[in-house]
Amino acid sequence: MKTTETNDPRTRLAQDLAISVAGALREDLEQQERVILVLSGGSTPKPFMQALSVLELDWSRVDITLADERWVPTDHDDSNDRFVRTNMMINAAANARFHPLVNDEQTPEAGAGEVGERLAGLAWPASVVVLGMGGDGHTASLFPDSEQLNDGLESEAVVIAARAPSVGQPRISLTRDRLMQSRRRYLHLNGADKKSVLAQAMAGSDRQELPIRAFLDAPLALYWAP
Ligand SMILES: O=C(O)[C@H](O)[C@@H](O)[C@H](O)[C@H](O)COP(=O)(O)O
Repeated sequence: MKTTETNDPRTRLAQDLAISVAGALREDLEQQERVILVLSGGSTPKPFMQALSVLELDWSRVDITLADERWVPTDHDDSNDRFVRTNMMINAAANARFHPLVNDEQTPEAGAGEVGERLAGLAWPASVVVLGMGGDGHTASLFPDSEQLNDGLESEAVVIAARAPSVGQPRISLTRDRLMQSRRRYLHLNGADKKSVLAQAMAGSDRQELPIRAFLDAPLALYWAP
């Protein structure tokens, strides 16, 4: 793929990450009928998703899902479902299958059972999981101030419902156990603030304090730009 020439380090990083992820998907598609790509929401992934969406591979055999979701309607501005459909399920990647983390239940607690059963039927382990990180060291919807954090870190369920005072909406998140059922994990983040939070995470071990630590005891490809 000829990446569009750019001097912006974050755009170049996003393009590099897209090339790496596409290579991983192509590699696994040579070995198995279907592959799973797990993406995070937020704002960082947008240029990465758009760069990945134009790359050529057999997208019809790729199952795309989310590391977490806000339990809002899929046309809501904060919906990761909407974010992925707008930025990822386009161009060549429009042929992939997207598996939402929401359903018609009113709460994630009511909906998590169906979501978990539906996702469990995909071809785990995932080929690729792309994680982000918040300034509080959260990843997916595993938040330091969430009463469900321990469940998210310890449970063998596919997903958990999660709520936290620091976030506006109820969430649903893949558990650490499920996110670790992946051949390759990437952490994609930008900026000096997140770099220092990650450095703090690497210097300690308390996962309750900085949940990203739960992903630092196994290979994790770090994609960071200033
Ligand atoms: O739904 C979400 O918000 C994400 O899955 C979340 O875990 C995200 O990766 C971090 O909050 C970083 O978000 P930014 O990329 O917007 O900083």
